[in-house]
Amino acid sequence: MAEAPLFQRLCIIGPGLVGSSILRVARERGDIAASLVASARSEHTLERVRALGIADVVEGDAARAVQGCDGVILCVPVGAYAGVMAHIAPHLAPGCILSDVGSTKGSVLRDLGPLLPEGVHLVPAHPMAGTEHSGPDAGFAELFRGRWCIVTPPPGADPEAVARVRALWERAGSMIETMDAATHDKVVAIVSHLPHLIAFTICGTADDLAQETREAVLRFAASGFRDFTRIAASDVDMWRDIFLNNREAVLEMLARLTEDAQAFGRAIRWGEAGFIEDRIRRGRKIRRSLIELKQA
Ligand SMILES: NC(=O)c1ccc[n+]([C@@H]2O[C@H](COP(=O)([O-])OP(=O)(O)OC[C@H]3O[C@@H](n4cnc5c(N)ncnc54)[C@H](O)[C@@H]3O)[C@@H](O)[C@H]2O)c1
Ligand SMILES: O=C(O)C(=O)C[C@]1(C(=O)O)C=C[C@@H](O)C=C1
Repeated sequence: MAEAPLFQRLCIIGPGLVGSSILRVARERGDIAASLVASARSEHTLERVRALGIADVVEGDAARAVQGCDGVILCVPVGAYAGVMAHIAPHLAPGCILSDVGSTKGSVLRDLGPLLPEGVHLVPAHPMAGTEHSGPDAGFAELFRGRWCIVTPPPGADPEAVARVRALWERAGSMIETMDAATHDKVVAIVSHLPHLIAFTICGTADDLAQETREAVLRFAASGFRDFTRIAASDVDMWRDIFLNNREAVLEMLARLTEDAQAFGRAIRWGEAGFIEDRIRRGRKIRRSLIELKQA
């Protein structure tokens, strides 16, 4: 027998790639929410959500959308949180669980915490799943299957609210890890934010070179460079907001990477083959361990 829905009325604010994927999996399973509300700013997004048939209620005004909901998930770029929260806070029902999917977590406590009404439970989360595409048409119900979701409850968070958010992600197919916001921000700085910074940068560097030499350099990009370009094709607003809202951790990881890259350059200059081999071996080892982890 199917389990009872975790939420009676769940509102997704910002039904883009991630938000529409939550709506899809909730729609498909039926045990995440009895009723689904989607709220978006643009008429185009509202139209697409209606056409896709992934929400019971589609509402332009986020303040109206959250009324009567026992669950609300912010799925907008992290730089938009403070503005959206100021708009919806007075309309959140007592007992409601407010969660999100943002890629930075210290900023969520900073931007939502002070505006949180009495009796509303804040339980931030971050599904470690995505693609370079965005918007409601890019979502799919299987996005979270077999992927980690990091839950970052603030100190003193209501255990029942935390359990419901965890259950939502479990039902979406994810594996759950709980950590504090500061640890989360450091971890994702190295495994997600820095790789994107490198991808955006290498594309710019190659493009500059092509312009300087007036050569079609990129024509010769085989799979190595192409692998970088997939993530470099990601959304501008989302990534601007991530870098600006995880400034400290990204700068710390970038400083470490810069030191390590300089050491690599020095080894090349002085012909230190052993150092170079060691670096390559470490890369191969990490790749192998990730593949084994995936197969386990
Ligand atoms: N794309 C990924 O790989 C990924 C993975 C995990 C988490 N996230 C996080 O999830 C969130 C959403 O990302 P996405 O990839 O679904 O983005 P998306 O661009 O597909 O969707 C974002 C939605 O937010 C709306 N929006 C944008 N600015 C807004 C504003 N100022 N006010 C109100 N609504 C606004 C957009 O119209 C859209 O509906 C972000 O916080 C992102 O950091 C993204
Ligand atoms: O696969 C991709 O395209 C992603 O960039 C997904 C990715 C990641 O870096 O792993 C991007 C940002 C999110 O916060 C989580 C997941």
